[in-house]
Amino acid sequence: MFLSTLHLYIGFHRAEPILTTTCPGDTLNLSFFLPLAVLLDCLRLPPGPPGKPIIGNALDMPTIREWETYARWAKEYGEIVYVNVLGTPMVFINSRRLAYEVFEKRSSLYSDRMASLPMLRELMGFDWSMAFHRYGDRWRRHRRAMHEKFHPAAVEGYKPVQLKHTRELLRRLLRQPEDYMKHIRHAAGAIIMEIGYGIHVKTENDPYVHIAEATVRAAGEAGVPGRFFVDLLPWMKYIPEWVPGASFQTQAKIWKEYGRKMTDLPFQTTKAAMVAGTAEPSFTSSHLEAIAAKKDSPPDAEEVIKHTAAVIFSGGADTFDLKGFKLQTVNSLATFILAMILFPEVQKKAQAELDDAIGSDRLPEFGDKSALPYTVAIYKETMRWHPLLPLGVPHAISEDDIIEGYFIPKGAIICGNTWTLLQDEADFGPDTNKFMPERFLQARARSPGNTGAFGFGRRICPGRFMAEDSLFISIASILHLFEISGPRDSSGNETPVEYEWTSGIFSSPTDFQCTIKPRSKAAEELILSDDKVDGTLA
Ligand code: HEM
Repeated sequence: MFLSTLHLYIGFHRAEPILTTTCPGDTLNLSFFLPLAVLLDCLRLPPGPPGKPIIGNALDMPTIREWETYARWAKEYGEIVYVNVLGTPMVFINSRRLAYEVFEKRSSLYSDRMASLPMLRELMGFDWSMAFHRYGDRWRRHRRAMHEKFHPAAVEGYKPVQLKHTRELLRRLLRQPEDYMKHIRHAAGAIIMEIGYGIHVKTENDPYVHIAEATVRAAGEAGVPGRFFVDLLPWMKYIPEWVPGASFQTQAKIWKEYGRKMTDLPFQTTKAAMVAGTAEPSFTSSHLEAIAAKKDSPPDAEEVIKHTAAVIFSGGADTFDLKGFKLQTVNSLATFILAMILFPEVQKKAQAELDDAIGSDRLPEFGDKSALPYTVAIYKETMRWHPLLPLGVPHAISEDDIIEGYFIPKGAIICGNTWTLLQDEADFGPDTNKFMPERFLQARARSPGNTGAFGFGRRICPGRFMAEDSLFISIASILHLFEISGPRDSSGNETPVEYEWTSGIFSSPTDFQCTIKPRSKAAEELILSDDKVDGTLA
C-alpha cells in the first residue's frame, strides 16, 4: 500500500529572525532544517503500550517522554522554538516571560484551538466539549456557565461533598489497600457526579461512570496526534465507511454514540428528578432552574448546560484507565503516592506536621489548611515535579502575529512548554528534578498553578480551584492515617517500585504496586469511627 512507504518530512529550527520579502515581519529561520522520515504503516496506527512510540517510527520527533526532548530543544534553541509538522507550524513557548507575553498580554490572539480536528470534532462529534471549541462566542458561553459554579467562592459549597467521599476513600483504602487506584478513581467519579448532576454513585460499575469512562477513553485515543490518518489528511473524512481501510469511520460512529450517551443520560436523569421534585442541588439543576426562571433565555441555553456538565464530568471524573493513561486529580494522586515512596523523608515531615496540628483523635478538615503549610506544599510540588500535562493543551493563534521579531502565521499551534517552565531554577530554586516541597515554604515562591500546570491565559483550567481542594484534602487525609511505602516481597521486605512515566498528552506513572497500611491502631479506629461516610462499601 502506498501509505506504508509514505515519507513525511518534519523539520525543527532555532527561531532566529531573517529577512524575508513575503512575510510582514521576520520569519523563522529554516537554515537548521532537519528532515526526518516518519514511516506510517497503516490507516489506523496501532496504539502503543505506555512508554513506547505512539505514532510509528519517528527518527527524531519525540514519541516517548516528549517533554525531555522539548526541554532539550528549549536549552539548545531558546525561548521560542518552531517545528514544522507535515506543513503545520508548531511553536513552543519555553519561558515564563514569553508565556506571559503571549498567553496573557495577547490572550485575544492566542486562545484558539486547532481549526481542523477531523476525527475528534467532525467525525466523532466531540464538538460538545468546550476543550475543543474554537475561540469565540460559543466557547465563551460554555466557559461562563462553568465559571459561574466553579469560581473560588462557588467551590466552597462543594467541600462537604469532597470531604464525604474522601472519608469513604479512607475506608476503602483500609479494607482493600492493593486496589488503591480503583478507590481513588471511584472517589473522584462520585464527587463529580454529585456536584455536576446531584447523582449518587454507589458502586464501581455505575452505568454513568462506565459510559464516561468509555467516552473519555475514546477522546484519549483519538486525541493522540497522528493516531488516525484522517487527522493528517483531512480529505479522508469524505471516504465512505464501506471502502476498505476506512475502518476509522466505523470507529468514529461508535465513539460518537458514546459521547451522545455520556452527555444525555445523566442530564436526562437530573431533569426527570427535577420534574419529580426529587432533584438534589447540582450544577445542572441550578442552571436549569435559572433558565426556567428567565423569559428570554436563548433556545440553545439547555444544550449549553448539558454540554458543560458533560465536560465537567469528563474533566473531573478521572475514570478512565487506558494502558496507563488516567486523568487529572486521579493522575496527580498517583504521582503523589509515587513521590511518597521515592522520597520517604517528605512523608515523615508531613506526618509530623499533621500530628502537631490535628492530633490523633480526629480527621483532617478543610479548615486545617492554614496550619498545614508543608502538606499544602506537597500538593504544589506534586503538580510541579511531574505535571500531568507537560505541554499543556495546545492553543492556536487566530491571526498572524509577530513575537519578538518572529512571524507566527494564523492557525499555528502554540504549546506552552509547561515542563520547562516548572523546572526553571530561577523560579523554583535548586534541584528541580527532586521532589522538595520545602521550595514552596520560601517567601515569594511561585505557584505551579500559575506557571502552566493548569494551562495558560483565557483557556486556563476552569476546574482548578476545585481540583486543588480535592488534592489538598486527599493528601492530608491519606498522610494523616496511612503509611505509604514500596511493594513487599513474600518475606515482607520492601522492594523497588516499578513504574514508567506514560507518554502522550497526559503523563503520569503507569500503575505500580505499593504498600498502604494504617499508621497505628488508633488511626484504623479513627477511620472506622467516622460517621460521615455513605457506607456504600460492601
Ligand atoms: C489536577 C487536576 C487538573 C489539572 C492538572 C488540569 C489541567 C488542565 C490543563 C493544563 C488544561 C488546558 C488549559 C489550556 O488550554 O491552556 C485544562 C483545561 C480544562 N480543564 Fe482541567 N485540570 C485539572 C482538573 C480539572 C477538573 C477537576 C475539571 C472539571 C471540574 C477540569 C475542567 C477543565 C476544562 C473544562 C478545560 C477546558 C478549558 C477550555 O478549553 O477553555 N479540569 N485543565
